[in-house]
Amino acid sequence: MLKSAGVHCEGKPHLWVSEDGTYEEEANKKEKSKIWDKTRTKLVCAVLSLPVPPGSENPSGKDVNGEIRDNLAQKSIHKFLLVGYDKSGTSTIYKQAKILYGIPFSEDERQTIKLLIQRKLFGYLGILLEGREQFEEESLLEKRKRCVINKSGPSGDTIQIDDTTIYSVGARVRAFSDWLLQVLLSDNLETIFPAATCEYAPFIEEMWKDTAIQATYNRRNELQMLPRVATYFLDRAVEISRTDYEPSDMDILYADGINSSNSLTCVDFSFPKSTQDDSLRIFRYQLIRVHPRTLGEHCKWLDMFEDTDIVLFCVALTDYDEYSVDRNGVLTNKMLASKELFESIVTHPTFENKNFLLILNKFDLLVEKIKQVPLTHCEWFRDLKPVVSPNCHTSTYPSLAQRASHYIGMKFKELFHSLTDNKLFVSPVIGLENDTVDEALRYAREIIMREEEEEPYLNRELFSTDSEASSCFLLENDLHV
Ligand SMILES: Nc1nc2c(ncn2[C@@H]2O[C@H](COP(=O)(O)OP(=O)(O)OP(=O)(O)O)[C@@H](O)[C@H]2O)c(=O)[nH]1
Ligand SMILES: [Mg+2]
Repeated sequence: MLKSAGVHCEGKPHLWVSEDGTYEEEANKKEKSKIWDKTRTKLVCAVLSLPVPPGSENPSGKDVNGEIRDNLAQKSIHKFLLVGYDKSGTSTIYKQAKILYGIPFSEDERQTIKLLIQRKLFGYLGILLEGREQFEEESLLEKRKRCVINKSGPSGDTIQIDDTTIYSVGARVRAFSDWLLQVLLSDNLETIFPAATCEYAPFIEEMWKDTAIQATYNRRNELQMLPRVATYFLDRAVEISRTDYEPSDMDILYADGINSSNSLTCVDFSFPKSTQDDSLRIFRYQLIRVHPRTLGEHCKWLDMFEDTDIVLFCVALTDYDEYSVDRNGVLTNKMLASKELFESIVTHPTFENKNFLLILNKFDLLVEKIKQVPLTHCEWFRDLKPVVSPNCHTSTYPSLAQRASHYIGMKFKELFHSLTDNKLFVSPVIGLENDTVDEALRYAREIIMREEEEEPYLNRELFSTDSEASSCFLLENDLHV
């Protein structure tokens, strides 16, 4: 072993190696140098990601940054593992990274996403058509009520009720609507694709022009089943439903998913050159996005990601009042489910002492939600104290959403600290906005670099794990906390 570290062992000398890596010959008791000082050791440790004892990074005080940078450059690739609970936004962040760092989507990915978008479009149209039926019924009922009131008036004449409303459609649109709703009801949407696009694209065009459909679309905010992102695609329903439709990068970003099976995806990239980080641009990174289902029960497949440099754990900030059915059929608060997944990954033996960056995603949606639903809706957040500050109305005072995001980050930090004794890094993100994703990924890089160089890179750390701080904290306008 000493030989491989570059120590001269001719004549089979008896060498003693101590904990800190210094070695000496038994016979002359003269301390030689540390094995950690040997270039070969440094190189092997960097390439194989082997742990190096603390304090050995700067034994001589010489140009350590340059040397470590060399070692880092030798290490082929730095790995970011991106994982989060269902719908937390991991695939959006993954796609955003590809767009940001100029990694084109392959023909296969484009084709898969095109079908995904078209299939979703039919789903959104189905929700719209269902809404149309409901609005038509309500409208008719209203009309009849008015007629009854009129009939009971003094004249007593019989009035012919006209059964049409602005939500009524002609026979062709009705037939298409009945067919689509039937397909959706029997969960057969998958089976009719991709043939459906060829056959039904002309119907979509006709239907989209229909005034009843447009009247329904104008009331889309009342359709709870219609996801927000639907508007983005429905606005271009005719173009998207055509067979020759080619999704743009933005369409791909907004599409729900990357591949049909939601399996593991990974991309190699490097950060584009910028004035501040000129020397870092040579490094290669790999972003691996994995869905928790792929990790199996109790995250048993996490072993496969042993060489991860940093885990990016993604949490949807809006999950605190949302529910999903877990694998045992029990309705669970999604924030608690996210917390549970976080605990499983953090405490997994393979990930002991790994760097973790918490990505607090969907900040834009939190801004709206927090005005309607308090964080205390989630039982984990019941200890949140109301904010009392004389400066609450000044423009520098953090918004409700910033404070809420900060509080959630702090809860995760406390949890992480209690489980590992280590510090959790946090970065709020809006997955659909590229600059925040870029910032988060660069932050992840800094954390790895800091780890290697032990430099005070992260002095913008503003979080306090002090629970007092939870009731009233200051945040910079900058989203990084
Ligand atoms: N408004 C808004 N929507 C977002 C944001 N991040 C993700 N979304 C949307 O949230 C939905 C879920 O995001 P995904 O990226 O598919 O989430 P996921 O982690 O891949 O979840 P799975 O689909 O379970 O694999 C998609 O419709 C996204 O467009 C965000 O920051 N803001
Ligand atoms: Mg997804």
